[in-house]
Amino acid sequence: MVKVAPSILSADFCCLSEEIKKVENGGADLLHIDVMDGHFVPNITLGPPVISSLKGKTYLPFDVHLMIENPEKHIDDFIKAGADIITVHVESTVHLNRLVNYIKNKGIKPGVALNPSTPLSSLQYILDDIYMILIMSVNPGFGGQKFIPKMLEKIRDLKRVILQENPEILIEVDGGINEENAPDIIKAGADILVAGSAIYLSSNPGDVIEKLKTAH
Ligand SMILES: O=C(CO)[C@@H](O)[C@H](O)COP(=O)(O)O
Ligand SMILES: [Fe+2]
Repeated sequence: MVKVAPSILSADFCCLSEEIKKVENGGADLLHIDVMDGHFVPNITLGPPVISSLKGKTYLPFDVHLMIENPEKHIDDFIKAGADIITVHVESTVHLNRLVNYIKNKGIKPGVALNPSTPLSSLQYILDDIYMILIMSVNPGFGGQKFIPKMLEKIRDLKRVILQENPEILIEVDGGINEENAPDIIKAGADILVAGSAIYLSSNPGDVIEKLKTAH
């Protein structure tokens, strides 16, 4: 069954621990935490102090999505803050191999994210080192955007062609996911669905999580 990672970007920031409990009780598998620096993407969100303050407030693993320039400069802070998975964008660093292996050697699961227009070929020489690939299905920076339909083809190509030799790598899809498009995204090959606004702007987050998990 597909896993669901609610993004706290669309949660009410004034009461994050209650907001996290809502999705924990609603059956979430991971907690997706979007870190934005106002440079790599045109928005600023939160950093290591907020993440470490949430550790111990939930048993959900922290799936930290870094949308920051030069992530290598800050990686130790995110590790110390309690990240379980750290995903970095291929577009954000010129030393991806070094960074991914640094994360892995610290005992954290490394993920690699691709913006919508970044080709899958950029993953070719990093596949042996990673735990997860994050396919952005919106241009990163904001919650509540529309899913880019062409990304279905990208997920299918990733699953069928690129991951033939590394089927254990998880495919996470992030951006514009809801109950209506989840079946197609799952059919294309997603293992983890990230959803922010669909879950947090709903009056019943647990119901949406359940519908995403059982979509087919
Ligand atoms: O990384 C990002 C946006 O850059 C995402 O994780 C969004 O936070 C998902 O929000 P929705 O598109 O589901 O509202
Ligand atoms: Fe994200």
